[in-house]
Order: sequence, then structure tokens, then C-alpha cells
Amino acid sequence: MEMETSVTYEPKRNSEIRVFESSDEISTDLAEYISQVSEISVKERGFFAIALSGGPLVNFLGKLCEAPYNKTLDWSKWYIFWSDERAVAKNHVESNYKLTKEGFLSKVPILNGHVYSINDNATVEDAATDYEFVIRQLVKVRTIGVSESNDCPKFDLILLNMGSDGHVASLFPNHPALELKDDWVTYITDSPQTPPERITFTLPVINSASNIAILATGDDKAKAVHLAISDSTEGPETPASLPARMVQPTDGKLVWFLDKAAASSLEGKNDASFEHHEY
Ligand SMILES: O=C1O[C@H](COP(=O)(O)O)[C@@H](O)[C@H](O)[C@H]1O
Repeated sequence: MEMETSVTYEPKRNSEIRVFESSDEISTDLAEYISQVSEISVKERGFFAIALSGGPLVNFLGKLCEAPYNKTLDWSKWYIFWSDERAVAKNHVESNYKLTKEGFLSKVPILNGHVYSINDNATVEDAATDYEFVIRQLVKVRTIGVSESNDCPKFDLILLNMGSDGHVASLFPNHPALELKDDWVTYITDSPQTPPERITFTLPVINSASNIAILATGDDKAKAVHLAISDSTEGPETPASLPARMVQPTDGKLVWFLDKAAASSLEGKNDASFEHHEY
């Protein structure tokens, strides 16, 4: 009998939830997903602009560094950004750049000049201003696409990792940064998790992407996954300002990559809005 490797729910228009048995299966499917999105972007636009995050995300990019992808992908067209960064030096253990460099960038032939890391040699405010300026220049020359509805950058793919409190990038629950409408990149100095100073994409930028993927693994994420995906809008269990819940692509597509532990509050849930499919 063939083993069921994952289950897909389809809760909302333009979104999909993929649930996997193991981290290895997430890594395999994520590699294929990123490969497909990158090929489409290169074919349609000539570039692939991808924004990465920190946390355990990089551990799931291993399969992308192996055959066949290391040989078949057009790495010369890849442009790398970060959806958020901690205000620490690039060689600091908490740097998202360092994590990505060691776990991914050092293993694939992406051009150094295409890696847009966030300035670690400026105040957090200046680093956010600089990063937005760089993105504006790249939007002008169309290395990054542009959203027709709001002139925001339209990244081909933003890969997010959700924290157990429901934060994505460095947008934390109930934080005023969630309200920003005109800024593309902002900074915070009061992150509830260390380090306190961080630079982050705003929700308008995240939601303008062509594709958004949110990764969540482990049972400590189950409650936030449920709150982010649930259809219910009432009660203390569904805070309207849960960042992961506010990720709603304007006209792109959102895919959740979950392991069984993170999806445990969804499974068995008697909710007609979840269509259950074999993947
Ligand atoms: O602080 C951050 O945390 C999130 C989630 O990480 P986790 O370890 O709580 O799962 C991460 O995606 C983000 O980029 C990072 O800066």
C-alpha cells in the first residue's frame, strides 16, 4: 500500500495548506515548490526575486541545494532578500544573514552581487531606510516586480517562518508596525524576542508578493496555526492582529507548509471550510 505522505486542505481562495509526515518530506516538497516558482518567474520576468526569513526555515532548504535542483535551476537569475533581520553583526549567532549564508547561500551558485543583505553597520532606523531605498531602485529597473494595485514591490516569492506567538518576519502580535500602510521596510526596537532591534518588511509588501509560503513545524506552533487559519473572527481565541492571520495575498497565492504537530489543531476539526484531499 502506498504511504500517504501529506494531506492538503483548501481553506480559502488563493491559499493552500500542505501537511507532511516529516521534516524530510517538507524539505522535498518545498524544494519542488520553490523550483517551480523560480522557473515561472524567470520565464515570465527574466528574474527571480525571493525574500527569506530566519528561524528554522534554512534547515528546510537543504534539498534545494542538491540534485537535480543544483544543476537545473537558473541560479544566475536569482536575487536574494530578507523579509526581516536582527540588528546584529553579520557574523553574530542571531543574524538571519549568517544562518542563510551557512545553510544555503554557501551551497548554491547565486551571484554575490545578487544577495541584498540588510546593513549591519548602521542604526536600525537607517538600515531600514537603506533597505527600502535599495528595493525602490530594484523596483524601478524591474528586477523586483511591482504590484499594479498599490505600487508595492511584488516579490516573486516571500518565504516566511511563523513563530509560536504567530509572528512572521519581525511583525509581532499587536505591534503598531502591523498598521503601517505606506512604508515598505520598517524597524522595531522592542521585539518581545531577542534581539530587541530588528528590521522588517511591512504587511503591504508581504501581501503584495506573487507567492507567499509560511512554514511552521512543531506542536508549540499548533495553536497559532489554528488561530491564523481558522475562519472564525470572534472571541479571544482569534485575535484580529495575529500577524500570520494578516498575511492575505492581494492577488498572489499563499501556501502553508506544516508538519503534523503544527497542524494538530486543524486535524479532526469539524470545519466544513476545510476540504480534505490526498496530496
Ligand atoms: O525572529 C524570528 O523568528 C521567526 C520565527 O522563528 P522561530 O524560531 O520562532 O520559529 C523567523 O521567521 C524570523 O525571520 C526571525 O527573525
